[in-house]
Amino acid sequence: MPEEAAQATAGGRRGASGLRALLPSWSPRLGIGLVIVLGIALFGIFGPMFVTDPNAIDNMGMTKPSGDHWLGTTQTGQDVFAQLAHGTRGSLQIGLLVGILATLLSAFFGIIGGYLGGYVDEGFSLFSNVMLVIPGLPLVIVIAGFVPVEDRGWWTIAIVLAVTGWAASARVLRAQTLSLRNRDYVAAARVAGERPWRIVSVEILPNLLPLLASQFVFAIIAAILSEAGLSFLGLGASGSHTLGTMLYYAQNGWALQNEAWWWFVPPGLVIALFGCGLSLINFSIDEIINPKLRMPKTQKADKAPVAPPAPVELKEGAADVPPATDTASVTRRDAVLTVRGLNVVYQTDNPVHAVKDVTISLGRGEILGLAGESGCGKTTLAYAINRLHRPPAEVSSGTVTFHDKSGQDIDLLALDREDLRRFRWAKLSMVFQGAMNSLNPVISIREQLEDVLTTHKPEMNSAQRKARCEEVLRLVGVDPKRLDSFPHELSGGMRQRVMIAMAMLLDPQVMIMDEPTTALDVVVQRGILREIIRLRDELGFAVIFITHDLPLLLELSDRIAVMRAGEIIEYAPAGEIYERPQHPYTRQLLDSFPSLTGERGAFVRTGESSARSRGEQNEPNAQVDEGAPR
Ligand SMILES: Nc1ncnc2c1ncn2[C@@H]1O[C@H](COP(=O)(O)OP(=O)(O)OP(=O)(O)O)[C@@H](O)[C@H]1O
Repeated sequence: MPEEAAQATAGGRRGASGLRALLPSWSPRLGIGLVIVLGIALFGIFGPMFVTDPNAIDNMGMTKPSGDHWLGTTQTGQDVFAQLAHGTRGSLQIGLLVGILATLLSAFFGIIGGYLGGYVDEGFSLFSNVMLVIPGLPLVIVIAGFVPVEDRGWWTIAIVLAVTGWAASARVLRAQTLSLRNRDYVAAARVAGERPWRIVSVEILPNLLPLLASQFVFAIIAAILSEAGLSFLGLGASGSHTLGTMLYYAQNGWALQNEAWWWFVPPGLVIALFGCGLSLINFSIDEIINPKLRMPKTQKADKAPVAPPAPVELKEGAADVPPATDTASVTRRDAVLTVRGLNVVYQTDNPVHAVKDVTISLGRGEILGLAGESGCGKTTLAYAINRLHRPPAEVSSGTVTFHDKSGQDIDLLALDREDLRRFRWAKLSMVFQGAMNSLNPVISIREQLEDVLTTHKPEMNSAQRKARCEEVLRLVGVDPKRLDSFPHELSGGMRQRVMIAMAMLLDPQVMIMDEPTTALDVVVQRGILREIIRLRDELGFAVIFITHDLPLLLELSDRIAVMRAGEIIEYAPAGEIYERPQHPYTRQLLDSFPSLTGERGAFVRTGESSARSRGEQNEPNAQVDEGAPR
């Protein structure tokens, strides 16, 4: 995954510890891969020094393995073990040379082209594409066949394989370079006047090293296999010993028909084992490119979960306050969602107990604010409610029940995959953190919205879909004419509104909004928040609104749950939290927002909090965001 490769290793200038991050972490897979590859490599390097002449004729031939000939002899009486040692060396030479040449060629055409752009990129790209569409094996056969037999040494074969094998890697590297060249640190280096070669070698290349290493390994595997294929067809290196030529002679000598397994099995096995070893190493390199692939090393149940990082120090009296309970909410008869005793643990080397025994309930049409410092577990809780958490996150206990308006209770943690797919978005939708970047940049807003309808409501025809998309855009204050726009043609605020519109498309009963306005300026943020309250009032869905901005929640929410180190420590109506915060941490959170008048909370948007619960009138559509129809 190239984009993640860059993110995983991003940061142009690296120290020794940065370079260490480019090395694969130790795993049994890597260990087994290294043992196999090193074993075969040592056999190839040193084996020929200790064996007899592979061409020497020793006996009448086709003798079975014995003390004199560990792997028997060929039809013409040559020692198979000696041939295997020399053949392994020959194949390794070819694999290594092809690996180096193909990687250099792909790096040159991919990285240089991608970085320079313009005509150079177009030319290089065209050339790579042409090389890519020419069918590889026939071209190799033609080129190899064209070279006279006496000139067809192992290095000729290697060059032929390298020339025909670099193009696909070049395309991957080009795409990755195009992405990297727009990163801030590359732009900064450019502005600082660094020369292109330096930017490429210092800023871009280190980020591509894991990818290059992976391509190098893959090129070696492919080369050894292709050489074997060419040799098998009689187009391999002449006068050289490779595993491929061994197979060729075994086939010509009727080894299979004569049941001389010792002739063809060993070279085949070495090829298979070497490919297997390199693939195992490649897996470990993939883990550097994409850290998400790393397997948690400790899945052991006996290892006790560890708490999240220590939260902010509390002032005196913190210990006196009992944890918040949920008695008021669980007895509500109009609940739409009930979470009871939910625990979520990230099963990593040092397990993180990110959500601890959380019990909350969400009333129909209610806006529940979830507040807390960064890292306290808000997002993990939201994901677990919607079953969007992925390993290493695990729900270790607890229940999440959705009370459908039809009267049915749905146990979300028990839904099977298909039911979950149908449930999500239709009944409970989500606006993700950084949602405005969640839109696909190459697909129009219309297609992205219609996709949701096509998936969940296949019975709708295109006119109905269009009408619904226009309707939701209008609801969130974006001109329906924008349907044919692409995301880059919209402002951040408009994109955020589009995401909210998308979450509303199927009329869900609950929307979870994870910091949906954090990246926006306060004016746009304010406009969107007003829209959310207005829409909630009009349409009656419930909202779990997640943010670390407690004053904002006071303004928006009916009730607020304050989270700290994975626990809900206070859970009360917004007004109560504002007037009479019980927990010292909540008081500390409120106090941490500066006052403009000397009174705590004056900075808070007083008078507008929890419009619904206080029965105040909202200013309909008073927002001034650029997304509003004028
Ligand atoms: N993939 C993961 N592996 C291990 N620990 C994780 C992983 N993702 C999150 N955590 C840990 O879980 C805890 C809760 O993280 P979470 O993202 O839920 O916090 P948050 O309150 O949403 O923070 P923010 O407001 O900054 O988004 C943190 O201690 C975090 O380090």
